[in-house]
Amino acid sequence: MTFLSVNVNKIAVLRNSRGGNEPDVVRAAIQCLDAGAHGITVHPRPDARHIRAYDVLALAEITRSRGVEFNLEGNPFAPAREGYPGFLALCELVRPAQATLVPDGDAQLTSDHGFDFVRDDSALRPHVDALKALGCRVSLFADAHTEAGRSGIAHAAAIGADRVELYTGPYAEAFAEGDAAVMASHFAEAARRAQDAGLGVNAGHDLSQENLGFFLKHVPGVLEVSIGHALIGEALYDGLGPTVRSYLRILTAGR
Ligand SMILES: CC(=O)[C@@H](O)[C@H](O)COP(=O)(O)O
Ligand SMILES: NCC(=O)COP(=O)(O)O
Repeated sequence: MTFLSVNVNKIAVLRNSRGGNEPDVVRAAIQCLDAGAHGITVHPRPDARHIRAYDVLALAEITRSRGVEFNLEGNPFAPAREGYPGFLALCELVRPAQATLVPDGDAQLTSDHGFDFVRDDSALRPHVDALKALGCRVSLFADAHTEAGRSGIAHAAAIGADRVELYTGPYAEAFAEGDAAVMASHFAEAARRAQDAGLGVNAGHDLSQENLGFFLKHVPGVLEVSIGHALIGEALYDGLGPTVRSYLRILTAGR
């Protein structure tokens, strides 16, 4: 079965809009785990727009005490600044089970592309080595919607990664336009190439209850999906526990 890691960034967006601690990121994570989620993902950004360093510490403790995966995402090249010690420093502090490297910047509204593994090889290697020395599984954010992304994906293995996370934004867009078949076949090809190179395959970005089943049906062997934006939005209507359980039903059906 594909594992579900719930991304709770958006709980922190709401909290930060007023200050204080409501809604409580840790309480939300606990509800997701109580409902059966396999892990928690956060993507602290250097501008601290949502998840802050103290959230990372608290979520690391909760996930460790529950024996579930903590997936920490971030840009390894972003320099430290006030309130953000840097991605590697955060990983040194909490040693997440999985570190997912994402090439994004402050100016981006959200993550919108993967690495170019051939071009970024020598820059990524020391970060991958350092994270593995900390005991983290390392996953690299990867494009599957472009020919260049698909043809370069196997190179993530040479860099030392354990997994790739397929950037599913373009798939979600194609699905919303009612035209997901060709895009899904691109993702299936990228997954196959990664798996043939010995990499595990994760997926994430803009996955939802609507588009997840089709994705899993067409892209075999996905080990984990990390889902935040849609799931937290859906939970406003249905509650966090029921929403997480709905996702788990989709993942079980796609087994
Ligand atoms: C890597 C990825 O796709 C997610 O982490 C996504 O970037 C969520 O981040 P935001 O919640 O900041 O949009
Ligand atoms: N890695 C993707 C993730 O954590 C969540 O992305 P989204 O569902 O918020 O788009």
